[in-house]
Amino acid sequence: MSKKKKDWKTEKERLLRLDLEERRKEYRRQDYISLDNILTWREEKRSNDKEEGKDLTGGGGLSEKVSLYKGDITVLEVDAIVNAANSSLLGGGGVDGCIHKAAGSCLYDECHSLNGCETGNAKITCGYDLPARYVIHTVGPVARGHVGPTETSDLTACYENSLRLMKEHGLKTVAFPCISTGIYGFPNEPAAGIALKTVKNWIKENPDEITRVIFCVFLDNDFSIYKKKMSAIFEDNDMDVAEEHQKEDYTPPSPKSTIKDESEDSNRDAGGNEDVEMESQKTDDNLGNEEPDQEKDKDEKKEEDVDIADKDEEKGKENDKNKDAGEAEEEQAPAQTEENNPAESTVPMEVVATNNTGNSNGEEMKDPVESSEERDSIPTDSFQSKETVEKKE
Ligand SMILES: NC(=O)c1ccc[n+]([C@H]2O[C@H](COP(=O)([O-])OP(=O)(O)OC[C@H]3O[C@@H](n4cnc5c(N)ncnc54)[C@H](O)[C@@H]3O)[C@@H](O)[C@H]2O)c1
Repeated sequence: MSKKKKDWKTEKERLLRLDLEERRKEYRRQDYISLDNILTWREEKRSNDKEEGKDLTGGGGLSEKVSLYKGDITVLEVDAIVNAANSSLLGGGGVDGCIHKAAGSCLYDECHSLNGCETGNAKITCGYDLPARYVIHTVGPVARGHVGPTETSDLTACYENSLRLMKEHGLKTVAFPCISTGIYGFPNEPAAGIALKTVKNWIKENPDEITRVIFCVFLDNDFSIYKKKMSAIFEDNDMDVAEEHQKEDYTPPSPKSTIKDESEDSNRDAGGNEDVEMESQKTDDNLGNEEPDQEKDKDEKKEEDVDIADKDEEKGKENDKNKDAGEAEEEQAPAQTEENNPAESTVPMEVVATNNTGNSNGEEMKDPVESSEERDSIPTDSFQSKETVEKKE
């Protein structure tokens, strides 16, 4: 006999009234990581400096308000985790699929009531079975390896709008995944620069509104990118020192700048960089060397997006049907095993997509990206993950 389906509004009201101890009994997973077990960037630096015999400099400032964490965002016990969602807000693959799976079916039901979300914008729901009290859903740009002014401003808006919601709801601790760098194909390096600079500027303008921002990376590549950039951007006494470092942080325009245009300026992104295609992010469509014909490309890209959106729409309709059918079995969700424990494995897109994606309220919300093989590899060693936590304890 399947458990009675919970009404999301009642569940949300009940959960948000509970104190921490009572809420902890409701987490779907008991291997959560509490904030006091996640080092700040400053503590991280100080422990490294001590090891290297360096004297500890400065203090305070922004490096005490940020952390770098490598692992599964769904185990972090913070006020809110940010979900890299699609415009339907009805789940899918990647971190979106993991969050929906870990939060339970009430998350899908509340998202269904939100009528989707535009690129760059953000909406907030309860966290339900997650250790995070809330989930902030934001929709990143579909970059496909190309970073132009639109992609840059849309991704910046994801971080700004998520932080705006934190402030509006009086929330103090938040974890961000690497938005848009998975299936949406935003190059990892510039995405990290946008994330770090946007968060840093926001904290400087709202120093009392936030206690901790955790950059939650999942891949080794992102971990090394963030570590390098954070050393430049979040230094001790970093309120002033890092200004000149910020310039170091900018990714110089790639020699393979894709835009050959008389109005050079129109191709510069918000940070004054030219449109660049990042070498490290060549995708199967082999973005990179050839000098694309901009007009032809734009039309082709439009057609391609329409096709992909149609396919996703089909999938949406199909998934809505499956969703009802799948509900019963969702209630008897299998115990955490290798294949469905997001921390241990990649949840195959198709599996998650049939349970959670769909369109909202009959409007066809189109996700311009066709679901594809999950690209993410699961982190082998965890930085600031369970092992570190146990050591600390
Ligand atoms: N419609 C679908 O069937 C479908 C298919 C694939 C992916 N998606 C998802 O991908 C789209 C968004 O693309 P995106 O590049 O912004 O997101 P993404 O593809 O989830 O990748 C964002 C980042 O999150 C990382 N990540 C994956 N799992 C976790 C985890 N448990 N904890 C922390 N980080 C994690 C991943 O490695 C990457 O660095 C949305 O459509 C979303 O639903 C949907």
